[in-house]
Amino acid sequence: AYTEERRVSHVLTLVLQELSLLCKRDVNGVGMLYDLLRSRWLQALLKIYECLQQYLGKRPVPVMLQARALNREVVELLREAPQSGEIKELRRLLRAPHLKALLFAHDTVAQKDFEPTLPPLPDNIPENEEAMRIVCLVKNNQPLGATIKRHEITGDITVARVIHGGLADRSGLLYAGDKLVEVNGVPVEGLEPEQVINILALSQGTIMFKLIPVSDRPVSNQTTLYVRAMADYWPLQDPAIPCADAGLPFKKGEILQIVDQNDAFWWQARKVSDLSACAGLIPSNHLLKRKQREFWWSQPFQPHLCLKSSEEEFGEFGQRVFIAGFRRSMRLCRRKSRTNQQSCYTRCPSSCYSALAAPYEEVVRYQRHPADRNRLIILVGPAGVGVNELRRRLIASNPREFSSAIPHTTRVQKSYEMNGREYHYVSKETFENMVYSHRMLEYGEYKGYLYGTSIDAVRTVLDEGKICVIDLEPQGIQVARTHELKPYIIFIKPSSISCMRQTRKNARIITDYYVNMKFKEEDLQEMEDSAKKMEAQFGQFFDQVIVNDNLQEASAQLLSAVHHAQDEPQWVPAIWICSNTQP
Ligand SMILES: Nc1ncnc2c1ncn2[C@@H]1O[C@H](COP(=O)(O)OP(=O)(O)OP(=O)(O)O)[C@@H](O)[C@H]1O
Repeated sequence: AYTEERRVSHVLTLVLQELSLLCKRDVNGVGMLYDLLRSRWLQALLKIYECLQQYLGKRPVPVMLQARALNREVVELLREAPQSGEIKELRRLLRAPHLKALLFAHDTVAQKDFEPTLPPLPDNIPENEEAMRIVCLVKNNQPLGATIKRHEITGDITVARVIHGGLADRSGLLYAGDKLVEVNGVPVEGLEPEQVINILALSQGTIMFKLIPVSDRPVSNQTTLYVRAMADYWPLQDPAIPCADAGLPFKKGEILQIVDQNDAFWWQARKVSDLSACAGLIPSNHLLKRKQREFWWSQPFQPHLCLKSSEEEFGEFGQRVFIAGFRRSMRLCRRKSRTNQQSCYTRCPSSCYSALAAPYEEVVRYQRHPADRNRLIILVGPAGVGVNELRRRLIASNPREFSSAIPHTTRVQKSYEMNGREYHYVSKETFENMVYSHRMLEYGEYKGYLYGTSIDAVRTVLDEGKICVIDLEPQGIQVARTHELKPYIIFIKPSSISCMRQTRKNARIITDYYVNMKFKEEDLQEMEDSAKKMEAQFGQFFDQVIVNDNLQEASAQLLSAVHHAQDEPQWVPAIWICSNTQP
């Protein structure tokens, strides 16, 4: 009996009463426990639990017959009152296919006629029951969820792996290492794995395995790991995967839950966006890295210019010069150089950069504590897409909440400027010292002067309790991704060229030569191309993508993204949270 006294919420009320007495006595942790037990989500969860408990005791009764009887009565009533709107509506409802399907499903469950009928066990079961196991699985158009292999020495066909959450795994009857003897009555001895797969593929309904269980079943003591994919993976294009259908395709930036790392080459993972799905095979860290390297080296001569060009760009103090820089000035500088020479990533396939990086980055769920500093907001986007316009509007909407970091420059201060307002004006020597001591997020040279955004300038904004919003060349992202700044990176993406032709009619592009120059067709094309390359090369770092089509809408999306970054839990690199050291 589910009495009032035994109800969980009743017990909880009693606990809360006791806790409220302890609260006054300042016992360590009581306040937190009290808040937790009083939280609305817990109360709601308990209500659901209790409702379910009540229903567990009840046995559902089939309702289709009553529904049919009701339908007949309604037909009668309709004959008597053909104009009645309510009766017509009821008749329509009772005939609706979705209601019929619902009632049918209800009755199926009520009559418990969903359990499969298994065939009788064969007579010739060996005497030594321990040695042989008969496993029957009902396969309804779904994959078996296991892969098989042939033992190199003995030639035995064994289960290579059982996919987490798949049919075989849910049955709890098949294990990696089990030796197959028969499948649907066909002996597998001497068969190729492909032939066995064919038998499995052709069988519908029930599959019966006769197998010798593995003697020492591997104990899985693995902890679940979450990673951000830093590369794309398409199992159907991978000839090395043991079973392409069991592969999990993923795109860079997606968060994966790794559930099995037993195999050195093939791990099992799910996407956090779909944790109810069964796991799929993904290349292990080691294997994916190897694949990337092989692919990279297999490219014709031209791709490797990437490494060369970045070397060329090392400046006089041995650090990046052209690959990072103060945005506006650096963009103008690049625009000029682009006409003579393509930039690094236009010459290389997208794999070029990622071949040098780790293919998976371990991540954890992070919720900023309200007392912690705000996360740095970084806007990234192709030149002219509207990064500065959006940033300016955001800051103007609430300058007490949002601010940008004041850049440093070696150029001379103009009469109307104030040190620390437009720029921090420093000597070349001071600037170079800041670069040497890694205090610059990005910097570059324009018309003989150095410009840059320093970590100190960002820190100053954050220390004031504000949200610091900066724009950065994507090459600077890696430098900014630190435990201290915990940046949230928003990619501002152009809309289609046809849309931009409309929306950018009055927009002005920034150039070195003309003030107020209109966007030309090639500017729009360049924006689109550049955005594609940025996504291909740096997409894995983007926490959010905003398409800047309608300016008002994009501004609103930016505002909500910025608040989302500060107030909602996010996936961040594990190293930011688990270690107190940089990065
Ligand atoms: N959604 C939009 N609709 C119409 N005009 C826009 C939109 N977004 C930006 N603009 C206009 O486009 C022009 C370029 O924008 P902005 O200066 O912000 O570009 P940017 O991405 O910062 O590039 P750069 O670094 O080269 O300045 C500006 O005139 C701006 O007002």
